[in-house]
Order: sequence, then C-alpha cells, then structure tokens
Amino acid sequence: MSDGFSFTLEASDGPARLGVIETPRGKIRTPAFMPVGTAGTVKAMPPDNVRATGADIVLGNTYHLMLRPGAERVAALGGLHKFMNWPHAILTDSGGFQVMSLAKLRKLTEEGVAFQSHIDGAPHMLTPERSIEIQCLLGADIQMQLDECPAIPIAHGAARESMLLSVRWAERSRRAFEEKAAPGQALFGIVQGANYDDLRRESLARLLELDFPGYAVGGLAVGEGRAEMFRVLEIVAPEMPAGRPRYLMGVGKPADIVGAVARGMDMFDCVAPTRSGRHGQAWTRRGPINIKNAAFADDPEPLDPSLDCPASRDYSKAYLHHLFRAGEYLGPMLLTWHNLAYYQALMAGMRAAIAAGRFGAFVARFREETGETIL
Ligand SMILES: CNc1nc2cc(C(=O)NN)ccc2[nH]1
Repeated sequence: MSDGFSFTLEASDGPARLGVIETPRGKIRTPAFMPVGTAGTVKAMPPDNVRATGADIVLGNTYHLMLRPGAERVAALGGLHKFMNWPHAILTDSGGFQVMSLAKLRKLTEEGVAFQSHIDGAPHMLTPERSIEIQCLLGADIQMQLDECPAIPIAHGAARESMLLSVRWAERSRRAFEEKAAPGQALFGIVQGANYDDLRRESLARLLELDFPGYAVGGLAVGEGRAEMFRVLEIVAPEMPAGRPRYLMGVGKPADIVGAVARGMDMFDCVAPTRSGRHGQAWTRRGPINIKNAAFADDPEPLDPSLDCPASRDYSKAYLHHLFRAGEYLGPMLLTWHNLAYYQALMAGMRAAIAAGRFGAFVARFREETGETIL
C-alpha cells in the first residue's frame, strides 16, 4: 500500500485479470469501465445515476476543464469531486490528445503544445508541468502524463521521435507530480510507439525505468482497426508488470473491451455508450440497435429487463422510439443511462467469469449472442 494508492491482482484466467485498485476515494474493481465526464459531467446523467449503474470511477478531460471553467476556479470551489458532486474516484487525462484533435493553431515543441481555445480563441500552453498542475488543481485521484498521440499511418522514424518525446515528457511529468501531488494520488505513464512492435517495446522499457504505479497504452483506437489494435496489445500487455493496472485509452465498443480484457488489459474509457446513446443507439446483448428505427414504433418490450436499471427495465422501446422521434430530452437521458448500465453489467460479467475461471465461456457466449467474430 503506497500512501493510499494500491493495486491487487486477485485472479487471472489466461491473460484476463481480476483486480482491485484502492484509492483514498474508494475501490475500483477491474476490469473497469470509466464513463467519460468530459466537462465535469457524464453528459445527461446525474452522478447518483452514474454510480447506480456500477461505475467506481469516471474520467474528466483536462483540455475542456482548463478552458472552461478553468482549473484554478475549480480548485477555489473545492476541487472537481465537490464541483461535480462525485465523491468516488476520478481519472483525468493530460489534455494532449484533445489539444491535437480539438484546439486551433497548435504548435508542438519540446516544451509542450501552444494552442488556441476552440471556445474563444484564447492562447494557451500545455506543458508536462502545467498539465500536472491542472490535474492536481482538479484533485484527480489518477493522473496521466502529457504525451503525444501520433496520427497513423506514420513512418517508423517519425514514430520513434514522437515516442521519445513522450518518454521525455513522462520524466518531466513525474518530477512535476512528485512536487505537486497529494498523498494517495497516482500518475500513470503512457506507452506509445504507433503500430511498430520495436517502438512499443522500447517505449514500455523506458517507462518501466521511471517506475509508475500504473501504465496506459495510448495511441490506439485511432483508425488502425480492431485486429491491429489487438495485435499491438498482444505485443505490449505480456511485458507490462503484472502487479500494476493496465489502462487502454479511448476503448471502446463492447467487443473491443472483451477482446482487450482477453489480452490482459484492466481499465477502459470511451464515449461510445454516452455519445451513441444521445443519438439513439442502444447497446444490447444482441448487439447495438437504433431506437429511431421504425421497427421499434410498436415494440412494447423494454431494452433489457434483466438489467437493474430503470432506463433498461421500465420503458418500452416504443416509448423510447417516440421520445427520440419527438425530440424529447428524456430520450437521450434514458438511452445514455441504459448504455452505461449495459457496459457496467458487461464489466461485472467479465469480473465474475474471471473469478470463476469461466472467462473462455464468457467470450464464447458473447460471440454467440452478439455475432461478433473477431475477439
Ligand atoms: C477513441 N480513440 C482514442 N484513442 C486515444 C488515445 C489516447 C492517447 O494516446 N492519449 N495519450 C487518448 C484518447 C484516445 N481515444
């Protein structure tokens, strides 16, 4: 137990792992799915409902929160947990990925990334040190180093330069974290290297020398496709320390997560359940459906009565279809709620299967029910 943050590997079933992360703000059961709470809210969800779906931890985006309402303002108001009324664990990303995908006029140098806010054009500079300062002002229990997540395809030489920059930023992030962090907070390193096996191995080896309490695999789910993502995981995961949590950033759809758990990953975050829910997509045991489809106009059945979630159990598909056709706010709210409950039930099912040594049977049933082949 290192001052309030610890990880315990409880069981394995092949590469799949069952574990618990202890933080000062509670336990995180792994494999874990982290709902994305971008601007200090899991969109359309009151935090008590997020908790009731089974979430132990949510993700906050540093890029969004630093621009609005501002990290210093959140700190002055008691920190992000108090601000968003979420007393459980929070992981914040470094902001790097979103600066590159959302900000205007970005200039990347050894120092960091200079950019203009996509909201009001104001100039900002994100360095490893400033990112840690922001994450500490927010009060995040798990923080991420600033890194560069290169777009693919990328040549080997450029990918190595990018990966080495991220390693240098890992060192700077770690030093800043040691100065600023509170007891019990943890900083994770991020493995980069695009889809080059040698660069992925070199990135991990260099990060292991810095000895982080957890390691993320970044730079995936950026268009490489599921098979290539799994191939990179098969290279990297077996070389990651068994006694530290492994976080696959930005992943994913249910089949991505099941396949990544089967390859040794522990933590996940993705906007899929919340964003797709707002647009009418509901994830079910038999795969996704779009509730706006006319086929559901007269369907009296709920989305999934076996889920202990009002949105999944207490409303007919016909009613949900009507809400979306009528543009009613309740539609996106209920589908978001259901999707998060489905995702948490998927995670709970995998945890139970690994505990019982039945993960292979879980995967086989998931394939059968959803028709997903590549896992
Ligand atoms: C949706 N795909 C996706 N890939 C991601 C990669 C990163 C990353 O490498 N951060 N350092 C972060 C978020 C991501 N989301």
